[in-house]
Amino acid sequence: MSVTHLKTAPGEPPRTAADVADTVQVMLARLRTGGAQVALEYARQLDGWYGAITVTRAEIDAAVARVPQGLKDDIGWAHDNISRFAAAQRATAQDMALELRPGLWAGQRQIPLAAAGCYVPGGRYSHIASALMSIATAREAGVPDITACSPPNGSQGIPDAMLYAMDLSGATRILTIGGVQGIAAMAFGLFGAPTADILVGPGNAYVAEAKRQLFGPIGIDMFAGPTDSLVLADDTADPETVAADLVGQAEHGSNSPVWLVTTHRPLADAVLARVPALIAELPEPNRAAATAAWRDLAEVALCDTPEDMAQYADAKAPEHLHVQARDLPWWRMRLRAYGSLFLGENTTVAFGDKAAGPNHVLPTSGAARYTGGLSVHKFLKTVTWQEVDARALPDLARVTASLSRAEGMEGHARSADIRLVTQSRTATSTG
Ligand SMILES: NC(=O)c1ccc[n+]([C@@H]2O[C@H](COP(=O)([O-])OP(=O)(O)OC[C@H]3O[C@@H](n4cnc5c(N)ncnc54)[C@H](O)[C@@H]3O)[C@@H](O)[C@H]2O)c1
Ligand SMILES: [Zn+2]
Repeated sequence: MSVTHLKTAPGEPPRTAADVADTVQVMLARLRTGGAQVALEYARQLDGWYGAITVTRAEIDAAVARVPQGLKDDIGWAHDNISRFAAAQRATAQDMALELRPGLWAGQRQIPLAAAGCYVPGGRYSHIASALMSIATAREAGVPDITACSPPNGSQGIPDAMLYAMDLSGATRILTIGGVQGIAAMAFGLFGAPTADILVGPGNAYVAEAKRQLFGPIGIDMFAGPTDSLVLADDTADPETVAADLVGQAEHGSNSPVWLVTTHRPLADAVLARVPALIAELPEPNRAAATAAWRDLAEVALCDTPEDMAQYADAKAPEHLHVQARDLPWWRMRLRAYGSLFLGENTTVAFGDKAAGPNHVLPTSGAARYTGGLSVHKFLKTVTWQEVDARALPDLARVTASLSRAEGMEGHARSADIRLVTQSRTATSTG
């Protein structure tokens, strides 16, 4: 692979700071023993929230009534895409059964988890779309009990539009609580929530670390770090559009890398020249975030061929991968490591972030090498079953006993043998 870096990243790749892990460990230990009392303490201390944690039906209805109809319609439009995409995914997850040998049946079932906990981030921005992505997907998977939690926005609590999105998506209950204490409320079953079987949704480093530490007894969607995006562009790409896309995703935070990979030097030069001006036009605090992200983490790489670009992208395994180049079908089949793929100049990562349909909760920091993003499958257990009758029993018992004895597992061998004895006794007594 031939690559020339026109801009390198002087900053460290983002990773969880040791002090975040320590803070979370102490908080979870206190929350595990102290329960709701400790959660309330943290809500006051960290978010200045003295109100009730559980949002009542009357409060939800009042909030819904305050949301402008136009915004409701738009949230509904996005919700419709996201839930229809999830429903189509659900239809691909099938039960199946087959007769492996005469008298040996085996199958799989898709069983929805009983209780999901959806974290909806709300600190710096009000992530309405995240509510749709997590809750509506759990709903389409068939999860019967869905808790949604989000931090309060000052003394106002969860913003009205967010409550509307949570309610529309099918949350069973909504809790005004964020951060580690929000995750703990769902994990430990506080404030009327059941103990969650899975914790999903993006969040800051504290939220991600809390999920990571709780993983094991409880499932999680993935360990999600800061968002990242890579644009692949050839000479057909428009520098202004590419620059706007890179700046748009750098806005997420000072630790959010953006990368441009191209075969076309003039495009790279034009984008490098244009990005600082576009960042300067952003309002604060978005401008500061994008400035740092661009300065410390952004890379611009020049490749010889599309295949070199594809190899570069596969090695990065970006969360968002956007192709602005000719021959989109080639790229769609060639690229192998990404959370979600955006094909062509007409789409943009922002469409996927908010409204297009595929989930925006995606693997970051290279995790796309081994996993995709949030989907109905994360809320389903693919479990298996087997059943054997007299025709399959002799062979199955013989082979099992043989393998067991070869492994030194005599107890296993005997539980196979006893079935042959029982079978011949049954055959004798009935025959
Ligand atoms: N990848 C995606 O799909 C996606 C989508 C939306 C948002 N996000 C990410 O979600 C994150 C949102 O972060 P946020 O902070 O704005 O909101 P957040 O809701 O994740 O976190 C806010 C909470 O953090 C806790 N907190 C803050 N400082 C703390 C400290 N010092 N000690 C302990 N707890 C503390 C507070 O309790 C607060 O409630 C961003 O990183 C963003 O990139 C990702
Ligand atoms: Zn984004």
